[in-house]
Amino acid sequence: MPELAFFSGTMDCGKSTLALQIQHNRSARGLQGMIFTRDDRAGEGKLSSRLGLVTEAVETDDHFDFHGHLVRHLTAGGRTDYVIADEAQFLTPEQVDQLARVVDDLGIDVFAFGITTDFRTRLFPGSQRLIELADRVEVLQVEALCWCGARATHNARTVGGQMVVEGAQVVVGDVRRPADEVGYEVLCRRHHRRRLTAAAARAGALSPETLPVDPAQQPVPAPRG
Ligand SMILES: Nc1ncnc2c1ncn2[C@@H]1O[C@H](COP(=O)(O)OP(=O)(O)O)[C@@H](O)[C@H]1O
Ligand SMILES: Cc1cn([C@H]2C[C@H](O)[C@@H](COP(=O)(O)O)O2)c(=O)[nH]c1=O
Repeated sequence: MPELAFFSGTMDCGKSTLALQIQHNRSARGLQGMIFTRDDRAGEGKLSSRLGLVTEAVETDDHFDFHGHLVRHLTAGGRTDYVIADEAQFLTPEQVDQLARVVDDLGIDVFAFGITTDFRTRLFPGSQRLIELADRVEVLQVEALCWCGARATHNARTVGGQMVVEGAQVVVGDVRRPADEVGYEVLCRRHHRRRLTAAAARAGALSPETLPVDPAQQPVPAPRG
């Protein structure tokens, strides 16, 4: 049975790498994929992974009709055995519905990859629709880590090195960017809630106001009762 699968997670957890691996394994067996992306860091018409792999892809925008594109391709004698849609958080809900029709009406597997929530911890509309419609939602196995060592579950945006919680939902960017640019950092929920990025935690630890704790100097609690 063809399926609509949504592979989701934080930024930098290996989604694009998995997309490229799926494409590699299927093309090694003679299957033909149609690869879509949108606003990849590597530039227009590219699907790239931080591991250095990159492949050509069809660049899409809000007005792109996935179902129509595939119908035209098949009608013209083309072949497509599976579809990969990277940066799927940027899809409109209507486009996710089109992908569901690609699965149900054209009998083609669709593998979508994207982050679930934005820097404010809110669902992207495309990701929300994928969660609503997908046959399968998979959280990636390779966990990205917060600076504290806990599993990173949320994406933080930084502007000039400071974590922000207001701004446009979509700002293309990357983790490990210079502090003066818009950047992103993955955090556990606890540290996202406290707006404690790695830099803020380091600054707090180095602050002269943060005195080392000497148990001998701590006040003795008053006896109870
Ligand atoms: N130099 C490296 N050596 C080994 N693994 C790396 C290296 N750089 C990145 N990675 C792996 O690649 C992952 C990011 O992959 P990528 O597909 O670009 O992420 P996503 O698409 O989810 O943002 C990292 O979590 C890490 O596991
Ligand atoms: C959290 C968040 C991210 N983005 C952008 C930043 C990147 O361009 C992509 C995510 O790419 P990745 O391959 O998963 O690393 O999304 C955004 O526009 N808004 C956000 O809130």
